[in-house]
Amino acid sequence: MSSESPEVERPGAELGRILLSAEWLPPGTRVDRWEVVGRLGAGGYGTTYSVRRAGRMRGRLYALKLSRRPGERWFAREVALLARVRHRSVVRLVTHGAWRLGPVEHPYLVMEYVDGESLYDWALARNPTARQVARLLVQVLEALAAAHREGALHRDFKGDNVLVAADGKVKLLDWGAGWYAGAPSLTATAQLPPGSPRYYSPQLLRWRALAERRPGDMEPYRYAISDELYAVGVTFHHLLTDQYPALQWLAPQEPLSPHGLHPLRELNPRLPGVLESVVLRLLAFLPEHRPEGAAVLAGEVRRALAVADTAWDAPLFDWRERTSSGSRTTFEAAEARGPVMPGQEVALREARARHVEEVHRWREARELRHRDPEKVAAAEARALAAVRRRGTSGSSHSLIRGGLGVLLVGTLVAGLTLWKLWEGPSSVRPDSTLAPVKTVQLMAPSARLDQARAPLTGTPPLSPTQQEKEDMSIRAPRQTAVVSPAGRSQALKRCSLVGAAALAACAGSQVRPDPSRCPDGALEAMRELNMEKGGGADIYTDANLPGAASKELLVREGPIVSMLIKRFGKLPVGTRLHGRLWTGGPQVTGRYTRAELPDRRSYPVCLVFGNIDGFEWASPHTPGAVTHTAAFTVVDSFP
Ligand SMILES: Nc1ncnc2c1ncn2[C@@H]1O[C@H](COP(=O)(O)OP(=O)(O)OP(=O)(O)O)[C@@H](O)[C@H]1O
Repeated sequence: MSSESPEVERPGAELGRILLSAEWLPPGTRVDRWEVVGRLGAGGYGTTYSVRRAGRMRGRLYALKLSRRPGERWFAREVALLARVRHRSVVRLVTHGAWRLGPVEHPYLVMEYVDGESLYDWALARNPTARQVARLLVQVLEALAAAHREGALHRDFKGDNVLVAADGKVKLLDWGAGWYAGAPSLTATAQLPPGSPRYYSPQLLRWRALAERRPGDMEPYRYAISDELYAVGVTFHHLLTDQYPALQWLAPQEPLSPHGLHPLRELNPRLPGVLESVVLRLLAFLPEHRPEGAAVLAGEVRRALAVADTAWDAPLFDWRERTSSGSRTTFEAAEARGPVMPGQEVALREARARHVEEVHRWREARELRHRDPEKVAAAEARALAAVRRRGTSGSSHSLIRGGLGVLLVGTLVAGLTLWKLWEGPSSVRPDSTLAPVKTVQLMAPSARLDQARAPLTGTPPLSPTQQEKEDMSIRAPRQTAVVSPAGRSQALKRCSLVGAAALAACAGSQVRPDPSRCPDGALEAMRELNMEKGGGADIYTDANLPGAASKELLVREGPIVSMLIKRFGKLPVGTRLHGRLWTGGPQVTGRYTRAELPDRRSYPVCLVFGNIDGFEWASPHTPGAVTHTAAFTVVDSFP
């Protein structure tokens, strides 16, 4: 329990006095005219809560950051910068003040609440396309350009400090380490540069190494726009390749090469050349080789986006097959350890940092290069749960967790427990119309066309939407109804011909789902999109594995995302079809219930994979074998 957790009286509480800590305020606590809804998390110098204006149970959410200590200079710096840098991609400052908790005055600031996830979480929870990432890059660069125009620097740019909202808009947070002309110094010596070493430019790394060797001798580092742009390069290198770039300690050996890094396209061949060159320029070893400024580069990326072809709409990563978790790289062997010669400490530290860096890169290459659908689904579920928790029950989880720390103090245990009882179930709990819940609902295709036509504001989930689940749910097998005896015996014969794994698939898989009617909303949407019954077009069976019609692909039962490779009606090339496959019969049966255009608009549809009868196995002895390129057919009811 913190020493600055005085006893305060909870307004209106009749159960006596409870102890509060600025780091764990329970829901319902009033901080001036703000009422705590939940705890969002804690950082280096404060704790952030979701709050509402007191007395407005259904009011809008805000984020309130409460300083741990009074007179925190980083805190004042954040307020000053947020007041200076007003931009749509910079989190908006609403107000600031100081709140008295016992004898201590805690500074606080209130910002707009961003219903989103960090840039890295956003990327991990989906398999983004180059276009999506480039759009985020433009927004981030424009936010930084706005700061630079005001003579300000963020100085701690990284994916964790960028929130991506459900509508794809980004907000740059955490300006506490920032700088502006005339700002008072943050630390007594101002020696250590701010930010995280992984994002340090080569110049900053070098400065730090020298400063450690000659403490007190060095002028403070003059962090510049070029350092900020380097940090953007590190962040986007990671987003586009799933790996951080190597720390650049030494100038590149090739005199003409501006950096000593691997071409990004060796790490991810799906990356468009233009984006690769943008990131490599951001990561140039010498500051003068980096782009001139954030605004100029934002314009450049915008122009590239305007003429980008469909390669920019393919997911950036493969879906990974499960591999043995037992494999290890030799890089995971021992770290550099042992006695150190006097004077060699810094060198050893650098060697270790390099080594750790290398290990990280190998681990990431091995684990993340190919996305694992299970991990991605788990990350998405976590993200959704976190978003829900923020507004609703999570606050009480946080409270419980916080309470655990405070349990040591018996008074609080009793106080909180009694308070909970007193509070009753309907107290400050937020209403069910909270934005996070809305986000989830928005992802579901709507039944009416006017809704169906409206752009969806969230990146569509990788898992099927509720309606898709309902449309696709596998009901009790009805083989006799849909497979003729001849067909069934043929299927059984096939099953008996193949190996053990396939036999298991034959035994366990659903042949095909029940017939079901196409929802009115989908029929109407398809009319609007000029998609006539019986019509169809070519698709990549698996949007993540484009390939020729002659090449075989083994599909499994479950969700599938295919991609249009020819325009059809008003659906452009690159439209993604979300659906499900069944592989248990003599043919693969597939149903698509949602079409997602490259511009992220989404429509309910009723399409089948192949034709009405499904898609015959491409190879007679391989259940689930189809071709990389196939086709779909428009239906008005699923057969
Ligand atoms: N305006 C906001 N809207 C929604 N969530 C926010 C907002 N500001 C911060 N958060 C979230 O609150 C949590 C805590 O943020 P905070 O800035 O206090 O610490 P941090 O960013 O985790 O750490 P540090 O500040 O040391 O880098 C983070 O998960 C952050 O994403």
